[in-house]
Amino acid sequence: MSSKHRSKPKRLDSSNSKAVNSPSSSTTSSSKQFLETSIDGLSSPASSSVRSKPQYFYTENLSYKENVTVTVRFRPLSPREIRQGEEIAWYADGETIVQNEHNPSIAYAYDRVFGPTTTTRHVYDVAAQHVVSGAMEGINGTIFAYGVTSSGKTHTMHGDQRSPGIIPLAVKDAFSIIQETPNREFLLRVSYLEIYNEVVNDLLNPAGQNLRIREDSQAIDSTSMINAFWMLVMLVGNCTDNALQGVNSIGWFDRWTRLLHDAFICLCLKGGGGGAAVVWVWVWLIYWIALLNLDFKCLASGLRIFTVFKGTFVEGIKEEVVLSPAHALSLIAAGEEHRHVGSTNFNLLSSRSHTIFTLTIESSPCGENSAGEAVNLSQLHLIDLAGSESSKAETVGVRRKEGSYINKSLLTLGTVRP
Ligand SMILES: Nc1ncnc2c1ncn2[C@@H]1O[C@H](COP(=O)(O)OP(=O)(O)OP(=O)(O)O)[C@@H](O)[C@H]1O
Repeated sequence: MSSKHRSKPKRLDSSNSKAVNSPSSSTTSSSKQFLETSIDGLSSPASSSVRSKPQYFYTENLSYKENVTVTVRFRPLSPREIRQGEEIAWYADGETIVQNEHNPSIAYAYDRVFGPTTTTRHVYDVAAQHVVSGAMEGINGTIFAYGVTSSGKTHTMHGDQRSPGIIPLAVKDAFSIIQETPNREFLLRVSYLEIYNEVVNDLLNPAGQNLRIREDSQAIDSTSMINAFWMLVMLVGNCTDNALQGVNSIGWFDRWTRLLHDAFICLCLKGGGGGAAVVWVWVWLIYWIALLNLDFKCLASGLRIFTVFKGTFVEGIKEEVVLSPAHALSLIAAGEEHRHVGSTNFNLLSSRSHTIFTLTIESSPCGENSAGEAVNLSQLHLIDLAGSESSKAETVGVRRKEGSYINKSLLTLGTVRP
């Protein structure tokens, strides 16, 4: 459920699988229910055809050292499904195997499989907590719920008062970790958006509709441009100075750039801002690269180093600083009010959009010896995807249009590679 690299699902002969003995040993498990959550559509049991020989699918190197883990959670049958005489197709066989009810020769292995009696708290502790604590230590993390409509994604990610989901549990955990880490100071910011019919809307700001997605280099702001100017002046000064060294042993350009450099430090100190200090470090670094006679090459490399990398980001999204779990949860609740939800044949409250709740975590050491220590910056993305729907479902009008956008985006997600 956390991401950096995707583990390749692998099909194995039963003799190679560590789960070989499972199918026959516990096929009578009473926890036979619908398949709910998977982040990897490639290995979805629902897409498999019946095979004559036993086939096992598993994720290589099953351990939390993996950058991507896939967890499956089954939900219990709803009273309506029981009334309608729905039948169970897949069930959890042990802690890692999903078994086909009608054809015991088909089974899949995942990092972890949870039966229908498992609580969300337990799912969180086993499958999500390590991603949250990693994010608090500076490692980016993503947890998302993927599955067909009505399989229990929103129940797992958001939950309710009685059974809080992974998002509220993660928020509370983040603040607990802050309390247990007195030697660091933290700043937490949250944003919350939805993708509805391929349009990005800010759930924390009703005016933030149809936002644009941007890449890196657009992120340089005006302050950065001013700083870039200073850097450029110094680089040109040094490069030109190097060129003139042969005819002018005095090195007047060197003196000139040193003067500018001193003036810049004065400006930084006067402003007193941490941002200025960071910029100064960069300028100082580039300055010395220039002094090391890298000539004009340093200009290009200097500019490249200077670029502020924000990755992919949503332009104009509102970010709120949060000071307590209650504050963060109230923002989520307010955002939920704006999310697109609708009734379908399968789910009275079906999510019609994908939502991304992002916790941005900045932390730095505090105390006397902390001056000059690096600031950790990481993001935790908690995502509740809309559910895939069969094109044969009897949906019409708006619901049908939404369904086609949902399916299209989920198919695209399946093609994403790191
Ligand atoms: N583990 C569970 N235990 C009990 N009830 C559950 C569980 N998981 C889901 N449900 C119930 O099943 C119904 C459908 O769940 P949910 O709305 O979370 O599905 P979903 O996958 O988010 O659907 P959609 O993709 O249509 O939004 C809800 O009534 C929910 O309360």
